[in-house]
Amino acid sequence: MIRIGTRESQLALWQATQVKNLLENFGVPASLTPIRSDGDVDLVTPLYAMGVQGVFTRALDIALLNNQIDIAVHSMKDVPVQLPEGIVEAAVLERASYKDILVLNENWKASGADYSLEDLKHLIAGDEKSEISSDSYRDQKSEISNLIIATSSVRRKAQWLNRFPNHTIENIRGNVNTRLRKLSESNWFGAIFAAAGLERIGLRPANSIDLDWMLPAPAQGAIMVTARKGDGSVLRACNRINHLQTAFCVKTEREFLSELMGGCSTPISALAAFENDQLRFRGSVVSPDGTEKIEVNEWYRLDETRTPGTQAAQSILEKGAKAVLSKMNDGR
Ligand SMILES: NCc1[nH]cc(CCC(=O)O)c1CC(=O)O
Repeated sequence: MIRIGTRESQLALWQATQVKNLLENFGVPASLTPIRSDGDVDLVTPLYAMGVQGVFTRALDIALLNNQIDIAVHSMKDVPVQLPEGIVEAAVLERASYKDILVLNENWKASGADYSLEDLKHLIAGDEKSEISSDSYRDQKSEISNLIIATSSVRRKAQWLNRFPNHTIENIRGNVNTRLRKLSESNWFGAIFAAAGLERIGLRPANSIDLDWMLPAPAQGAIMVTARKGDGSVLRACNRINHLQTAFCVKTEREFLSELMGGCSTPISALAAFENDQLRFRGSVVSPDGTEKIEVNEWYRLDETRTPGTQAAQSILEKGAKAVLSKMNDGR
């Protein structure tokens, strides 16, 4: 019997149940052990201000090392690249949507709006159907060009402000259920979520927009299973539910992140995906205020390199990311 450690949120329990079902499909019985994390207790402090990496993962790491559980299930983007001594990656499940989405506030009312809500939605989605030109929108002084958007992710904030410099970003914390409630009680236009987090538990509102122009956090939309190093039978069981392509893509994204030495407080985005027989890698480094953005978009042949994340990091540094990153580090 494999004891699965999980956080207590609805999303975490869904993800852990997914792992349980997959293991049981291979004839491996498993049970769930919910464990509370620091990141779930303090719902006010933005994550980047908690000062430590792994606020969501530490409690499960401790339970694993204390032999209270045999594996832990995490949203992979919350897991620090460097795993604690004695803990190893046991499996990565097939990736769901990697996208960020804007959930609109049903109660938001424009006063003196110059544009229809439909046009505004097209503008935010970045699709061609928008009647609004980005330049004229930026020059507007109306409420509608000064929308309030909620997120406490520095990556999302930086990319949003890069595209919509007139907007205001508000902090929002809590698990997805809490954040949806805070949104409906606010005067914000919308709040940014990971599509995967809402879709998995059936909570994605119809009133939401895919942000195809926004690059995700490394490993967004992927579920990671960790186990104790050397725990052979557990590692063998987990290996059966590992999705090789996803595991390689998220490894590449995390390699890019660690080459750039980004912690949770740096606006570094990455997305690797197999396209035909090559690996396409997109990545960005954006200054926290959104004024500077450096991007890469490259294709790698895996018979030529096994470390595309490292190569992409080198090329983004050469393109000017070095200056943006060092400015950020000076500011802290
Ligand atoms: N940082 C919180 C977090 N960690 C994982 C997810 C969603 C699932 C995923 O991205 O894999 C979320 C919620 C969000 O970012 O909106």
